[in-house]
Amino acid sequence: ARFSMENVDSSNASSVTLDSIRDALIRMEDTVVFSLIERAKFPLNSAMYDEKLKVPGFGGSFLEYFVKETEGLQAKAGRYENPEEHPFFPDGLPSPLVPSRNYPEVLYPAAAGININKAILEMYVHNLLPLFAKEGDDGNYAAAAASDLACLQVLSRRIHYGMYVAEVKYRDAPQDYGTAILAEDKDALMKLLTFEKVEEMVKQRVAKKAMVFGQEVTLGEKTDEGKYKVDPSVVSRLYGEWVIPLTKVVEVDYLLRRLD
Ligand SMILES: C=C(O[C@@H]1C=C(C(=O)O)C=C[C@H]1O)C(=O)O
Repeated sequence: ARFSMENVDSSNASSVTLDSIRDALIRMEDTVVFSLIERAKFPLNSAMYDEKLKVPGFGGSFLEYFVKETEGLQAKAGRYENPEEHPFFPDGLPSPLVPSRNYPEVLYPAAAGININKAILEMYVHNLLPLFAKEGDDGNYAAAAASDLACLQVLSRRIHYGMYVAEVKYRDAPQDYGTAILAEDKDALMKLLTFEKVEEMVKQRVAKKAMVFGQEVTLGEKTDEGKYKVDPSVVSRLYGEWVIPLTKVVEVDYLLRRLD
């Protein structure tokens, strides 16, 4: 069954399984690929990420300003009440103005506070964007920043899902994990939680999604065979070099605190 924590009520939190978590990760791949396709409409617009385009009174880049301010609004609307969501600028975030729903408590509270968005933002701006955004500057900064934010939010959600992955893996084999956790043995934990076959399938599937979602759809003769809006090999590399390794970092960090 397709799984999102949003569809599970708290009495049901133990029905979360590795399969349902994997289904949720597979569905998120669609969002990752679509959001990259949307960002690829704009050129790199490098001024958004460095000192060139400063917002008066704000210390960081234009993108950081855009992300922080948008997160303020979304926090008021309750976005970060959802344990699957993690802000890039958690300091000084406003409180929600609307009542919170009851989210199921799936994660172990002492381990649930992980936030590696700083590393995700770094990776996105410095490693990923230059791989798929074409050179140039069209000055369309607000729209480009909005699509950056869409990419960042889904990548963050996907990577922090590692906590749910780790929780179900721990529940499935508490003895094996327990020994490694108590010994604080990161290598052993990494080995226990790694499924190379699954990782290989993920990388191949996201490349295929980039081909299917990013092809030119025409009614007549196909002219652009083999031309995609985002290079499928870049999407596969994004997963292989950053998304999967960072998800596993989250898994290990979570497990290390799982018995606190
Ligand atoms: C997420 C999982 O854990 C690990 C990380 C993976 C990923 O980030 O896609 C895939 C396989 C595992 O090595 C999983 O087992 O599904």
